[in-house]
Amino acid sequence: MKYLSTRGHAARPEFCDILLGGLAPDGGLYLPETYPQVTRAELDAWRGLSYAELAFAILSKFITDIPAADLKAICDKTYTADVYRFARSGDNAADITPVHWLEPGRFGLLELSNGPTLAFKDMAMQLLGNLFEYVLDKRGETINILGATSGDTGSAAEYAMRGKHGVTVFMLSPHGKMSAFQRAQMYSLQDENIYNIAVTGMFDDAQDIVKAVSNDAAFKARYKIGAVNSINWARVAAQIVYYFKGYFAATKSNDEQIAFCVPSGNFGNICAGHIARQMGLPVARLILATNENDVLDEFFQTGVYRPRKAAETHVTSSPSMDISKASNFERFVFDLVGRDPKRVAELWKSVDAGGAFDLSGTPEFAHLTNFAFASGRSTHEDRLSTIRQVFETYGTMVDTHTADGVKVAWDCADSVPAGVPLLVLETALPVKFAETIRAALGREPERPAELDGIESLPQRVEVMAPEVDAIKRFIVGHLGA
Ligand SMILES: Cc1ncc(COP(=O)(O)O)c(C=O)c1O
Ligand SMILES: N[C@@H](CCOP(=O)(O)O)C(=O)O
Repeated sequence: MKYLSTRGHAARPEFCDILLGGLAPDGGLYLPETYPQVTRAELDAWRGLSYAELAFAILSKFITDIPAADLKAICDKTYTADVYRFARSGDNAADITPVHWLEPGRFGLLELSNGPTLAFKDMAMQLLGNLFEYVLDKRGETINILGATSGDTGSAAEYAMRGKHGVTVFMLSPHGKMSAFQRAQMYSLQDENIYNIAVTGMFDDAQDIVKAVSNDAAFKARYKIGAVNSINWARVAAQIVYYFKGYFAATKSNDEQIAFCVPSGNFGNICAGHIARQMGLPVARLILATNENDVLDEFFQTGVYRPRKAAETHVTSSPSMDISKASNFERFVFDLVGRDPKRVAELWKSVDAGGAFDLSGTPEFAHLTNFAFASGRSTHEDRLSTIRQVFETYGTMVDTHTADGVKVAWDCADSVPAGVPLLVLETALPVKFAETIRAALGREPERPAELDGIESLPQRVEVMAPEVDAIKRFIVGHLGA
């Protein structure tokens, strides 16, 4: 399988090169030259596979430069019930992403947050850790990961990469904007290959720095800079798997359809759902949910994509979705405009200059109906009342991001054909956002015993201004330290 850049760079690398490379040299994002199509016979054969088997079946369509036996071993090592061990009692951890039905057969949660850091990022990041180790060992190389987090990618990456030889992680987070639990998960790590940098800005400032460093080809090559954010195709590829798994869990036959509602920020998670649908998964509706940072909802409602400045970005009680410039949206727009890299480059010229674009009234925007999207937004008050309503009605506690998903799923229920099951992707567990759970329910969320007292551990973090050169100097100064 060869990959292309959404902005048209001439090279056609294979998977292992883009795994280590992250962004394309022209600032675009990598996508497969064509989406592999899943036949009905394959869907039939895949129903009933374990998560690791399904991951291997799907990923081998995208990863053709790792021998099959090795890729299978990596999938088997990654997707185990020991790693994804925090399923709700009564749900089967061996399923890795069990469905927790709120209304049996009709409306449920796809549990994606049972991994070591209690957020859906673990689903892809654990695989990335193992892929990096495998490819670097084979090539005798090392990598310095520069990442940005609004709260969950950071801890998932650090837990996946800690202690891995040949890998150093520099993770930028927005100073003072994450929950106490999220800060503790990252900043309490004392591993020598992990550096946490809290930047005095928002997530978008941190992500801009990651892209600026990555776009400096000389610096990137000299210091072997790699990416773990969903700008890295491997993250999106790994996330495709659970859409198939969710479909098989929620339906009885491959003649049925399904709908998903996805709490969204950087558009990485729902982008994987879009690609699963392009591959042939029978998805009737993909519902995108935002919080008050509603740039994406605005696009799906109006055709205008207008990333907000930091001053216009709200700090909310679903902080991991406090994103106003959604990286992966470029991947979707590439498909929307008929995979025309010139058109994408032109649109992102305006975005990268701090502007916006407006597709309303264009044939491209009219084409949106073919992609089965719906969208909505949720606010702090909605989150509190949804957390309460889900707890009182179903006895299930959901986190603030999943609550945004449930609220928008309810709002958009009419867009789902009758009889089609609707799954909300559970993107984090409530304990990560205990402050808001207490405000909604007046009680503490459940906490896995192994994470007791994590907030009281000593923390190690550097606070810095969001300046590209300063971050580069920090990286250079700490390499081989
Ligand atoms: C808990 C949680 N929910 C939802 C999201 C949004 O996912 P995406 O950025 O892939 O749209 C994130 C972060 O990305 C997250 O950490
Ligand atoms: N919500 C994310 C932001 C980064 O998103 P990514 O999927 O591109 O890594 C976070 O929690 O850090």
